[in-house]
Amino acid sequence: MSELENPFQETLLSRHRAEPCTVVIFGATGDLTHRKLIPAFYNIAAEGDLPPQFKVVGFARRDKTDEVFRAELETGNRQNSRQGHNDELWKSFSQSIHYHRSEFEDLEGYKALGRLLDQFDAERGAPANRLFYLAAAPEAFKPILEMIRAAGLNEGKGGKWARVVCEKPFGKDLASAQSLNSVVAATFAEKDTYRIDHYLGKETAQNIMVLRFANSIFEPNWNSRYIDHVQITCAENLGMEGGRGGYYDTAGALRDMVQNHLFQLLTLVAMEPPTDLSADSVRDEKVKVIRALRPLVGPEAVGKNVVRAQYTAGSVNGVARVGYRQEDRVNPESQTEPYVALRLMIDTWRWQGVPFYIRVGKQLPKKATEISVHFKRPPQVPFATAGMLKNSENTLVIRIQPDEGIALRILCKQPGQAMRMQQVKMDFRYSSSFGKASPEAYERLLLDAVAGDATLFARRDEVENAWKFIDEIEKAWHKSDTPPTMHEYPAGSWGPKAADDLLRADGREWRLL
Ligand SMILES: NC(=O)C1=CN([C@@H]2O[C@H](COP(=O)(O)OP(=O)(O)OC[C@H]3O[C@@H](n4cnc5c(N)ncnc54)[C@H](OP(=O)(O)O)[C@@H]3O)[C@@H](O)[C@H]2O)C=CC1
Ligand SMILES: O=C1O[C@H](COP(=O)(O)O)[C@@H](O)[C@H](O)[C@H]1O
Repeated sequence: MSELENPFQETLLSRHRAEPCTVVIFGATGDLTHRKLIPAFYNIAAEGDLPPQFKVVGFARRDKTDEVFRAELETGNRQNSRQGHNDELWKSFSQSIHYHRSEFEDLEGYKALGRLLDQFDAERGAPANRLFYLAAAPEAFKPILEMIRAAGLNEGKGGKWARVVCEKPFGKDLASAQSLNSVVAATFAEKDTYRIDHYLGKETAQNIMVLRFANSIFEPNWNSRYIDHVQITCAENLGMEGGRGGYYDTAGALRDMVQNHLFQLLTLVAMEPPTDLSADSVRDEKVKVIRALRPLVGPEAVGKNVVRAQYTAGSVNGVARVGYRQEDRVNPESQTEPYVALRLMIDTWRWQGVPFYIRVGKQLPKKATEISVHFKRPPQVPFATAGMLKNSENTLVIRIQPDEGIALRILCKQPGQAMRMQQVKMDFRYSSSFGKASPEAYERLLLDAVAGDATLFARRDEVENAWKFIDEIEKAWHKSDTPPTMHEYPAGSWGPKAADDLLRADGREWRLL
């Protein structure tokens, strides 16, 4: 029986989900908890998939009662729940939510948390599994983990597990990621550590492996013999709203998006088939791709293959926007890039000579993430006359978001006497094919963490190898005497001219979105 027909994995996950569980969210009065985590749990409850005797404990420093905390979360849920808000469901679901006030660095607060968790276990009549979710600023991860360990909360009780979920960013360079990994490893085993990357929870990202390995028509063509190049675009039409400028200006597009989300998409497109669907088989193949990225070392190589840019004042869809350096909480002399485009080469047999172009930017004309695989042109015979095969490349477009789906662009003969050709599109849309909205990424990821399936979470070596690659670029930008240019683009445009030139130099151009 093939893996795809094998019900074993689903049964295993269901069994794990079926055990009682308490989730402790550190930083529970924050934006992430209100906009993403609680609405995700609420929607899991709406689907009937919450573990039995489920509890959430929100941990933060401001004083408040369970009732006040629940009322605040209710407001967040009304605004952010994917399936809307049902008063009856909320009433029963919210009874599982509790608040625990403590400073992150106060050991007594963790001991009191331990007593609260024990009390819940006593009420249930048996110990439950425990999931610790670090939804706090990254500098808080270390003290939180150390306190969890000092209070002995990292050990499961009565044969039950204790796990940790770490939010992004996971470090800001290789050294900080390694240091954080050491702290995590001193508290939780790697198998109990879940580094979240919400792009992996997106349905369309999960579908890449199915598209490639469960359909016999794509994989034989998925290599340098047939593929000319691959593009990955992640466009955002927002800037530094919601006070994000402070964090973002310490990161930039390369650290904020490329090191994690876009590299994850890249690995799914470029990896070899795993031998099975276990977390480690899949992640073994993904990390090989990151390790095979041809390093970009020094200002010359970086200047030739990477374009960084900042937006200047402009308008997005008719709304005026300030320039990046004028954004709230951004240094007016900032050297941080809200846009980056890269030409990457993967030194494996499969991908010899195939460039992977990646671009990501803020204040672009629309929000859209897509991967396009551009196939080589066929031989010109018998259509060589009059440039019939101009613009003839077949393109497979995987729309990650919005309007999730996959389109294949092929050439067809236009109806009529003359032999004229035109590109047409075969298009599959999630919305029409499946008739229901996909779960939010966080729903899937939270359930997987509870079920013990780490496939959609980044492993230690993936994170560290990705930082190793990124660090060289950051070094060329910020630590060299001849740093590559910081380009500019008006807000609302598709990025700097230099990014177009990057492809033009190879005789290619960015796909229009
Ligand atoms: N928001 C988002 O959309 C996204 C966030 N993330 C990541 O999620 C994490 C959380 O982000 P976000 O929710 O936006 O952060 P916020 O700044 O909104 O929330 C911070 C939380 O930490 C608590 N806190 C801060 N200091 C202490 C302390 N010393 N002791 C106890 N509690 C403390 C605050 O509690 P109190 O209110 O009591 O002060 C609050 O609950 C970050 O790692 C971020 O990078 C990742 C992707 C998206
Ligand atoms: O992690 C992050 O992701 C968002 C984009 O996520 P999406 O699911 O809306 O595509 C990005 O805006 C943010 O800067 C980054 O930290």
